[in-house]
Amino acid sequence: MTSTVPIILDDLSKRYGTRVLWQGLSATLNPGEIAAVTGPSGSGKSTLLNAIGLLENASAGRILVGDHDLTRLRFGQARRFRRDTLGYLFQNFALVGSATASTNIRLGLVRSPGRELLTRSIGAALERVGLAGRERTPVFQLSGGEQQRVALARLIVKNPRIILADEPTASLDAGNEKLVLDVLRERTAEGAIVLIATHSAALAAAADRTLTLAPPAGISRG
Ligand SMILES: Nc1ncnc2c1ncn2[C@@H]1O[C@H](COP(=O)(O)OP(=O)(O)OP(=O)(O)O)[C@@H](O)[C@H]1O
Repeated sequence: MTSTVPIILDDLSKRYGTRVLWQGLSATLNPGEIAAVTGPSGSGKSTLLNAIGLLENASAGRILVGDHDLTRLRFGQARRFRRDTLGYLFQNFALVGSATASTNIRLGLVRSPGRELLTRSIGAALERVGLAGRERTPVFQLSGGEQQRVALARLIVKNPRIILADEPTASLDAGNEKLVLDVLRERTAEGAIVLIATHSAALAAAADRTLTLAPPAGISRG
């Protein structure tokens, strides 16, 4: 799915009680762009991804995507937006361990493109991530790095307009870190917007831009 609209963060803030994580965050993230979200541990990188990913509320400000302000979606709208537009690549993979690789990939889909086409695209995606022929393997039988690659294959098949990747390479070797970055690049070439929360200098350097969260409440942009 090609994205034509940016994500606009408009004067966004997050606080827990009296503690300000970030405030006055404004930025425009364009289709085709990878943005690295950086900052020290505890600066709120995951929280920012979760706010954009509708997993957590911002305290103030707006997150605009086309006609939607994500901070104001009702339950049903949020569910549809998550299903239709968002893709997640999190450190804990968010996979169902007892289900096969193929089932996990299918679970992320809005609608099936038809059984034959779906089987082919799952096969191609698994091949792209170096897991050719592993469709029927239960995820719990895969290593951590292999599970992360199943999550990557799921993103390829879903092809979401917005991808939120939280420390997507934290437990991977250099070869697989490159694979993740290459696949995310392929997604942006299709028009996706990718946000990566990371401590990896290599990942941040490979991004098109950087949002640096600098506590106690400052933000710098590169
Ligand atoms: N529900 C909550 N209530 C209160 N504080 C919270 C809650 N969730 C997260 N925090 C705090 O918000 C801060 C930011 O957490 P977050 O995970 O977003 O940081 P991060 O920059 O991603 O950190 P790291 O690099 O260590 O993963 C942390 O200090 C955390 O303890």
